[in-house]
This record gives sequence, C-alpha cells and structure tokens, in this order.
Amino acid sequence: MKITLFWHRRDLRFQDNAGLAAALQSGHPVLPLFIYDQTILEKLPRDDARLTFIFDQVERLGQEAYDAGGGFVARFGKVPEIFEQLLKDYDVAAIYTNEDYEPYATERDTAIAKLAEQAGAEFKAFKDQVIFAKDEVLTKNGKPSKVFGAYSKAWQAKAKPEDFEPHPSQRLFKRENLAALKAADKKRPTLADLGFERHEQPTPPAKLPAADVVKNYDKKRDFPADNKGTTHMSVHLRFGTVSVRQLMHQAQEVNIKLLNEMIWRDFFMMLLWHYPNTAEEAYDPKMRDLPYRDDPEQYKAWTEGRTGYPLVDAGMRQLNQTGYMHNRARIAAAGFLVKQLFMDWKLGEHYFSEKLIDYDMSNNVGNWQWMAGTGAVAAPWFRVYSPDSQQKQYDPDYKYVKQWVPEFGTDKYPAPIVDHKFGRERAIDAIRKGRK
Ligand SMILES: Cc1cc2nc3c(=O)[nH]c(=O)nc-3n(C[C@H](O)[C@H](O)[C@H](O)COP(=O)(O)OP(=O)(O)OC[C@H]3O[C@@H](n4cnc5c(N)ncnc54)[C@H](O)[C@@H]3O)c2cc1C
Repeated sequence: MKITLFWHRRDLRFQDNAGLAAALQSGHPVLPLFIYDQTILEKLPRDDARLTFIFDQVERLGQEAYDAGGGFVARFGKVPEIFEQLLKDYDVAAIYTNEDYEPYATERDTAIAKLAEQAGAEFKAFKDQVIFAKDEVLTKNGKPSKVFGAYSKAWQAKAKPEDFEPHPSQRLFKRENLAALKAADKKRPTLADLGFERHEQPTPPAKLPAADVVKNYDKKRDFPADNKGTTHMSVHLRFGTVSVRQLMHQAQEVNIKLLNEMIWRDFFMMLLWHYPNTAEEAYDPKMRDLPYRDDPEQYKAWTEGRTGYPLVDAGMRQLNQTGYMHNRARIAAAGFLVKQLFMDWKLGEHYFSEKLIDYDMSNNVGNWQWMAGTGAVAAPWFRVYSPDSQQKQYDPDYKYVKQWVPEFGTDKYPAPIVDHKFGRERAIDAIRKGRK
C-alpha cells in the first residue's frame, strides 16, 4: 500500500502541525519519521543535553503514535542514505515535511526533494515554525527589511486571524489515517545506539505560559532575577514542542511587547534565509576584517564567568550550569566579549551554540551580529554597554548575581579583567580604523 512519510525536524509534536495535517489529508496513510542526522550529531559532545531532549521527544511521539494505532519510524544515519533505504522499504507516494530555513537544512532538503522525484514520490514542505517566512514580509521596494520597527509594523498589519488558526493534525491522527511499521522499524535507536550519554537539563513544561507571565511580560522581562519574568518558551519554539501559532496568538491578545519579541524570531529567520552567508561572516562588508583580539586567557575567563563583572559572570554561569541564560545577561555577556574584550563575535556565537539548549542559529547569529554592530540590523558600532550600569539598572540588589556567583562579595571573586573605559576606547578605536 502506498504511504506518505511525514518527516519531523523542528516540529516535535502531533498537535497543530501544518505539514502533518497536510500529510494526513494526502489520501495515503501516514508514517511519521524522525532521522537522527549523523552529519549534525557527529559535531556534538557525547553528553549534549539537546540530544537527550530530542530523544525524549521522539520516544514520546513514538508512544503517542502507538497509542493512536499507528507507528513511528526513527532511524540514525546520513539523511540521503536513510531516504534511499526508506524508498526501498516502503511504497512511498509522498514525503511531507515542514520548512527549515537554515543553510544546511535548505541544501539537504533540496537534495532529498531530488531523490524523491527520481523515485517518483512527491516532496512537499510547509510553513510551520513561523507566522511569516522568506518573502512574505518585504519592504515597499520588494527587498528584505533591515529595519526591525518597519518589519514588525508590516508583519502586524499583514497578520490575519487565519494565520494563527491551528491545523487539525491531532484530530486527524487516528488509526484509519496511519500506516503500519515494517518489523525492522519497531525498535527505535537508543541514546547508546546513537553514541550519546544521557544529560538532562531542566526545561519548562511544553505548554503555553501562565496567564500572569504573559500579562506582566512588558514590566518584568528585563530583570534576570525574576524567573517568572519571561516565558521560557525558547526551547519549545526551537524544537516545535509548542506551536508558534498558539503562543503568538496568546501574545497578540494579551501583550504586544511579547508579540514584538517573537516577531524578532520571524525577522532573524527571514534574514538568515535571504543571507545564509551571515551564519559565518558579518552581514556588513565594511565590518568583515576587523582586527579582533586573540587572548585565550581572557576568553577562558569569559566562558567560565570569571571576568570580574558580576552580571556577565552570573549569565555565563547560568548558561554553563543550565543551558539557559536570561536575555539581559545574554546582552551583557555578548556585549562584553565583542566590545570590552574586542573579540570576534563568532567565538561567542560558537560558544553559545554549544551550550544553549534553545540554540537557534538565526536568533543566535542575529543577536550576536546585532551586539557586534556587524549585522543587517545592529547596534551602532560605537555603542558600548557598560556592564556596571546594566547591573545597576537590571539587578540592583545583586539577587541574580548571588544566585549564580556564590563567591561574589568575598575576596575569592576576581577583580575586573579589563577596565571598562579602557576596553571601550580600545574597541571604538580599532573598529574606526578597521572599518573599510
Ligand atoms: C547574544 C544573544 C544570543 C541569543 N541566542 C539565542 C538563541 O540561540 N536562541 C534563541 O531562541 N534566542 C536567542 N537569543 C534571544 C533571547 O535572549 C532568547 O530568545 C530568550 O532569552 C529566551 O528566553 P524566553 O523564551 O523566556 O524569552 P521571552 O522573553 O519570553 O520571549 C519569547 C520568545 O520570543 C523570542 N525572542 C525573545 N527575544 C528575542 C530576541 N532578542 N531575538 C529573537 N527572538 C527573541 C524567543 O523565541 C523567545 O522564546 C539571544 C539573545 C542574545 C542577546
């Protein structure tokens, strides 16, 4: 019997899933699939917390599919080879999936679409992880916007109630629409089969944030000591364990500031899709060859939260211990690396990419380039945040600092590794001379 394969990637849920809903209406029984992509996995440390998170989600989906009377395929290997085998193992009429806008993913999907075509199967990708993608919100001249305020305004003017409508995937996910598994797929790979160890990091439940968090978001979001000041939805948005439509709809109804922050996410994803080179190099050509400093000792102090600037250190330790960092601390830590230490933003972007459980290339690259003044949208290159003023403004009682830096205030806490004024002038001077 012909089947439709539904390939999950950044959408680890059956509920309100655009591509899955389409697959379930494709006229063929559906077999959901997840591929542990060897090309991505081989770059990760063996105890990567994100892999444990993904593994648990895949196991949950496997169980949910079984409970609904269907199956769930999970395989490990190089994606083209897995598909070549799947196309032999099953009579595949179509491969459905949701769009992924990262450079590696777009290339991979083009290759798989070609493979499907050669095998006589249809390949279809749907928009699911953003409200507007690619060319859907452009400037009046038809160009990708580089002014966030204008983009957000156009985004909000374009958004209609139907853009937030849930897709009926959960309702359709029932025995008569699901395909049977081949015997070999009944056993899914374990973490050990993948070559990984278990490493759990605390994540919030995969459900919409509490009403009071959303209601007070605009007033509380900037204070890192308040654990309920922000939604903590980033990990779920990254892996699609919560629907972006539901979350943005909630924000739209209750708190426009939160909606606006989430529009940044659509914005950065749109920019990365248009300018995939910016994953690796400054968007602004004038800022590509700056004489960044190389100082392994100071870099190590930054990664370990030993810079002598308490907000920076608290943030880095929160990151190292939990895989999460409050946005204010991300700004302080990133600003300190690219300005006071005048080191390459790519170093920091890479460190965050290894540690953040919510690591998302478009958001990470976009924000790092913003901080470094090199991005399509960016803080002016001569703006240098003072870590001390940020401390006073956002953590005046040192509550956040004391939570993560227990030796703060004792003689064990280090003196600043660089003087703010000196670092600031050094960076401004070097950028002024190094800009083309
Ligand atoms: C240097 C730096 C690196 C960052 N790297 C990442 C990253 O890898 N992954 C990531 O998801 N976010 C990143 N951010 C953005 C932001 O810090 C996190 O999204 C946020 O702290 C996550 O916590 P939350 O879910 O409670 O956010 P909330 O404040 O509750 O916001 C809700 C959602 O809106 C989106 N959002 C909020 N702020 C931003 C922003 N500035 N840019 C883009 N989207 C935003 C996120 O999807 C977030 O989950 C980075 C910010 C900086 C300054």
